[in-house]
Parts: sequence; C-alpha cells; structure tokens
Amino acid sequence: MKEQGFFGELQLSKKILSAITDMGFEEPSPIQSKTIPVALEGKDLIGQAQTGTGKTAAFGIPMMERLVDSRHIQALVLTPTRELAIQVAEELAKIGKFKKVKVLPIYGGQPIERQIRALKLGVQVIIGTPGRLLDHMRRKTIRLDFVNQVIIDEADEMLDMGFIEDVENILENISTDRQTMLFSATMPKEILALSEKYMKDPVSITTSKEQITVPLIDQVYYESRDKLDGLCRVLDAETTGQCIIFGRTKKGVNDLTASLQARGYMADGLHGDLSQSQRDRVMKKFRDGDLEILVATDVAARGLDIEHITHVINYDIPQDPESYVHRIGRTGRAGKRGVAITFIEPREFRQLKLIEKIVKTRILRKQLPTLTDIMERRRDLIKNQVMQTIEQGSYTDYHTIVADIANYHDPLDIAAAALKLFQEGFREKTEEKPMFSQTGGADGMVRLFMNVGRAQNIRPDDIVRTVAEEAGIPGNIIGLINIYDKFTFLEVPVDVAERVLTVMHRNTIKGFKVNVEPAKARQ
Ligand SMILES: Nc1ncnc2c1ncn2[C@@H]1O[C@H](COP(=O)(O)OP(=O)(O)OP(=O)(O)O)[C@@H](O)[C@H]1O
Ligand SMILES: [Mg+2]
Repeated sequence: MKEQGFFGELQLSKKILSAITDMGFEEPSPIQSKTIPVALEGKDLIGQAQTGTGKTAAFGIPMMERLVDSRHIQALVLTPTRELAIQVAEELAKIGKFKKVKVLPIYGGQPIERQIRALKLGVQVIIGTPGRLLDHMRRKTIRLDFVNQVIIDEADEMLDMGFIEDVENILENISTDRQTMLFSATMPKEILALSEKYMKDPVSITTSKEQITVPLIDQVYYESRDKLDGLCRVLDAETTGQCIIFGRTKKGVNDLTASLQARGYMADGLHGDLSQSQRDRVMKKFRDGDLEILVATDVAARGLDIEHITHVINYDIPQDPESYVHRIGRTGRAGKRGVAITFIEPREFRQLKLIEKIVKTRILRKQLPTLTDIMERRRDLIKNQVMQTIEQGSYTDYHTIVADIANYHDPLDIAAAALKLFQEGFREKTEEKPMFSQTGGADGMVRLFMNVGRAQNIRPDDIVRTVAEEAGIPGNIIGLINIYDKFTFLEVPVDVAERVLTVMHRNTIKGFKVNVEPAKARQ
C-alpha cells in the first residue's frame, strides 16, 4: 500500500502496536491513516474506501484502543452476513490480543444457548447480524447499556430496505451518547442523507471519489449465448487461483454448482438456504484452499476477505452497480492483482453500460477462449507438472518400467506416449463439454449420433423432443430425429450440435447418448 507514514505516528498504545506488527501490517493504508486519528477522538465518522483497502482495521484499531478494562459490552459492530461477522470478529480479536479483549460474533443459525453461555463469561465487543442480536435483546441475554461505540460495516447495505428496521430497533436501545461510525466501499447519496439521522456531525472521509473500483482489478466481459459453455472455456483457459462465481438466485447457484461438479470442477455452493453447518463447511474448505471454485449468491458479495482469490466471475450480471463493486472486490485485495469477468447476454448490454457509467470504469470486451487456447494452456500445465515432478524427484519407482520399455523404444517416444496417456486421463474432465466448434467438417457441419434406445422409463421421442426444444433446434430437425427413434445420426450445423450437447449435459438422462464427430466433406 502507498506511503502513508507509520502506525507509530498514530498515538497508539504499545499493546495495539505490537498486535498490528504481528499481523504483518507495515504501514497504514490511506483509509486507516485518515480515520484512525479522528476515530480516536471519539468523533462520529463515515468512511468510504475501495474494497480490500483495510476498512476493518480502520475502525478496529481505534475501537480496540478506546476500550476500557471492564467486562461490559462496550462496542458493537453490525454486519449484513454471518460469514462477515465471523471474519470481522477474527480480525478484531487479533488487534486486541495483547489487550486481552474478549470479542464474540453473534449470528443466526448457531445454537443460541451456546452464544448465551459465551456471553455470560463477559464480552467487551460484539459483532453481529441484526436479527440474532434483536433476538438476544428480547431475551435480555444481551444488554447494550454500556455500549459507547457502534460501527455499521457495509453501511449502505445495512441501512437499505432489508435491514433498516432491525438496525433502527437496535440503535434505539443504545445510548445516544455514543460514537457511531459507518463504513463501506459504496455510499450512495440517499444513504448518506439517511445516516445523518443516527449520527452527530459526522466527519466524512473518502479515499476513492474518482474510481470506486480498485485499479488492480482487470475488468472484462464476455457476451455469450451459452453461458455455461462460455464459463467452462474461461475456467479451462484462464483461472489460476481460487475463484468466486456469482449467480443471481439460490436455485441458479445450486444448478450451476451441480453442472460444474458433473464436469469435474472442484466447486461448491454458498447461499442463504443452506444450514449454518453447511455454510461453515464450505467457507472453511474455501479459506483453507481445499476448494477451487465457490459458487455463491450476493451473500458472499460483501466484505469477505479470502487471500488467494484471483478471479471473480459474474455468471449473472449484478442487479445494481453497488453489487458489482462489492462482488468484484473479493479479488484484488491488499495490493494484489485480480481479474473480474462478467458474462452478459445480448439484451443485458445496457445494464453493463450503466454499471460502467456509475462505477466510472471501463469493462473491456473479450472473445471467449478457443479450443486452441485451451489446448495450449493444457500443454503448459502438463509441462509444468512434469517439470515440477522432476524437480521434486519423487518418481524413481517408475525407473524400472521405463528401463524395461527402453529395451524396445526410444526414451523420447516413451515419454511422449506416457504424456499422451496422462493427457487422455486429463481430458476426462473437459471432454464431456460441448467444445468442438473447430472440429466441424468441411462445411461447418458435424455428425450427431443419438442413441435413445437404452434410456429407461422414458419414451425415446419424449427425450428427443425435450432436448430438441430446450436446445432451440429448428422444427424440421426435430421431425428428423423423431423418425429414427432408436439410433440415428444427423448432420447438423456446429451450433445446433453444441446446443444439443449442452442441454444433454444439463439433463443427465441415463442411457441416452449423444456423440459427435466431424461430418465428412461432401463430394
Ligand atoms: N495496513 C495494512 N497493511 C497490510 N495489510 C492490511 C493492512 N490493513 C489491512 N490489511 C489487510 O488487507 C485485507 C483487506 O482488508 P479489509 O477486509 O479490512 O478490507 P475492506 O476495506 O473492509 O474491504 P471490503 O470493502 O471488501 O469490506 C485484509 O486481509 C487485511 O488483513
Ligand atoms: Mg470490509
């Protein structure tokens, strides 16, 4: 991060400074050096800074500094999601570790008795989602009488329709003689006006007036009629680290997760209908790097800080520009680079332009990777894996086999044949995908073999009709397929075949097979 002086210049106690050093922070980020002095004075403030620039510590450091040695709840942080409450609690606990501050996340989905037991032990800082907090307040298991610092993280989201009533209810139970701080990467004007209601002469601190998104994120879009096919191509040709794919609905997230898993990708889903233990399990796998792809609704759009995310993919275009900013902000954090990809259908072009305009950024159009791109990348991957294996030197068990074969063949041929085998195993994952635009025959036609004879309990022509309709195949071809109901092949244009295969992969019907090969050149 930029030259901003040092934490040592910020009038912090030794315990807090040591904790910051332990966290590996060398110098304050811009939002931190601007807000910490103001917050330490106890003033109300509204802080806006780009995603991933350290807003949590910007309020966390002065908050921890101002806590006194008592077992009452003195500070309250409100967050829109459970995962964010947990993450913020962890970061605050790190800042307060030498001061031995007791920090507790309070959120729905976790057994309330467990939270009540933890509260009884004495807690100084609570990080919570509004619903569960209100629950505790009604049960009188949380008393907010001594709270004198309130932070609303993701403030624009929290003061928006969905949360506003709950937040107001909570604030009414906290002394007005308090410090209130709001933070977010986006602060729409309406929210700013509304926030005045809860604050006393707030100081406004902004570090990102010009550009709301982080310049370290490359922003591109693809226009695709078949987004699933497009997504798989991009995943095969591009992704290197972990990625988050955002979908619009819970069902959409479930469907996409299943489709990706069926194609051999290491993907799992996150949305509000899962049980808390499922949500925790998926998040843990993702944070530990044991999961490559997290498919999520906007529940994962705000605040989450996961180190190795290199790509954010909007499988469905976000509903509004703010959502775009927060979603893509899951990558390109703390000075690292990232890539943000948005898929649009032709009719969504205007929505994309609106996002560009409000966010004041350019989102560049890209062509989907071709089969050649994917093959090239696969070759690179194989080369790297082979070189790595040789460097690690853990392959000596295979020496005898190679020595055996070397009695008959040249070592170069042996290695190449072994790679071919390796590559074919490798291909299992992707070969099911309809990716043969370039394998078309002489006139762009391919031969589509359909074997519907072995499908169980479903009438072959029903299958064919469903597939054909979903794939948008022209009526005359549906007729043709129906005529040969047991086993047939058709010569169809490449794009028709692609659609048939995509639909086939969406509806896995046992015993129903479709194969494709290039049509022979016509005489
Ligand atoms: N001064 C610093 N030096 C180095 N790393 C830092 C510093 N401050 C924060 N970080 C790290 O930067 C990352 C992003 O911080 P944080 O989650 O607070 O961002 P944010 O501004 O709240 O983003 P968002 O808008 O997405 O919520 C975290 O991993 C955090 O530990
Ligand atoms: Mg944050």
